[in-house]
Amino acid sequence: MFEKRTWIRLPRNVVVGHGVLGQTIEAVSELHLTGRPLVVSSPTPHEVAGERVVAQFEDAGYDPSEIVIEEASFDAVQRVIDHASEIDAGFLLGVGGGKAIDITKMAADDLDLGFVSVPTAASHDGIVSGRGSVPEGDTRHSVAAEPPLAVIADTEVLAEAPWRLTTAGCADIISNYTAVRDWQLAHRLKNVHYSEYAGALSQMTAEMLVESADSIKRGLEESSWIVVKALVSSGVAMSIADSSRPASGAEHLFSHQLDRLVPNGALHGHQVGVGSIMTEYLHSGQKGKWKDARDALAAIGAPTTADELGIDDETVIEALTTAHQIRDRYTVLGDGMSEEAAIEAATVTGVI
Ligand SMILES: NC(=O)c1ccc[n+]([C@@H]2O[C@H](COP(=O)([O-])OP(=O)(O)OC[C@H]3O[C@@H](n4cnc5c(N)ncnc54)[C@H](O)[C@@H]3O)[C@@H](O)[C@H]2O)c1
Ligand SMILES: O=P(O)(O)OC[C@@H](O)CO
Ligand SMILES: [Zn+2]
Repeated sequence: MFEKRTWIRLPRNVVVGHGVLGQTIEAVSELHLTGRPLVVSSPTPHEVAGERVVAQFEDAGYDPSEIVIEEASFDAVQRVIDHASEIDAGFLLGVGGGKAIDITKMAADDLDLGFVSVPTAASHDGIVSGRGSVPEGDTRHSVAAEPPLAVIADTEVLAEAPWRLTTAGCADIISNYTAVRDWQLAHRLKNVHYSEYAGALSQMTAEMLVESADSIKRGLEESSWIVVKALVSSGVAMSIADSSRPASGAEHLFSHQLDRLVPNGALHGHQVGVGSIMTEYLHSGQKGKWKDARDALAAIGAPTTADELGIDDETVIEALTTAHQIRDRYTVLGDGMSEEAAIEAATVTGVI
């Protein structure tokens, strides 16, 4: 008997464009969501877009509530769940960067409520994915979460956000190259399930972004359009895989370890970008494609060195040598790098 089955959960409406934040009510009505909306954001996104979303619901006769979270943690998820239960929320909207959106999708999953993703920065590819990423102690969890029913990505809002957030989103996409290489390696060595469709989509997304590098420029709203499309596409790859594997390999383990060592250090996308220069070197050697990764990052103005990340050399080496411990995910790091090998990789690639 044929046993294979798959269940791919994707958004129904992806609304991207100039001023689409003003169409929140239409986008939500289309989904037949009922009851009280709960708008979840973090401090700056609350000011940039959250207040406007709440005002639209008030004007349309809904009875919205809002909660502002400060960090991506299981405590924050619980706070949102408690608040949603208290007000008897009918559906949730996550307004912000990767952290606010992750918290909202995890709370929505627990509450079994619909969720709408409203990114205020093109900084990460969790806009669409059905995954949530949360640190806890020495580990980093990638948990199944509620994928959004709709995405409302206003390119005017995204273009007005600090430029470094957009370059971080680009770097999160460029890191897909090494993520897929790690996934293929894990498939070959550990028989980890590999999806050709998800792998190909993830790689193609990175290729298209790199080919568009000339059009990704500060002050150009079209840049946000190009980057957000790539972020959506990368999230779809994760949904097809039902895992963050297509977009998260050793370069992400390195970044997650940096988050532990230097809380509030550099942006997620910038860290994974620098990580991918080094893990590409580990995959393909000195004459390999690590220079392509570095040049692609440099072309869009993302950091390529520890210095540009604002992280000292010793911390980079500590993160590299301990990254394999943070999650049970086989990558090119294997069972860990020696300090000498880590120094060699970081030095040859010019990261330190
Ligand atoms: N679930 C997934 O599939 C997935 C994918 C990628 C990243 N992530 C997670 O997302 C997080 C990284 O996302 P991030 O870099 O957006 O972090 P973040 O949510 O902390 O946002 C970064 C900063 O940008 C600010 N910001 C957001 N919009 C702004 C705007 N319009 N104007 C001014 N400031 C604005 C935020 O206030 C914050 O200070 C990490 O926790 C990462 O693990 C998850
Ligand atoms: O599962 P993680 O490693 O958090 O990865 C998710 C996301 O950051 C991929 O770009
Ligand atoms: Zn990422």
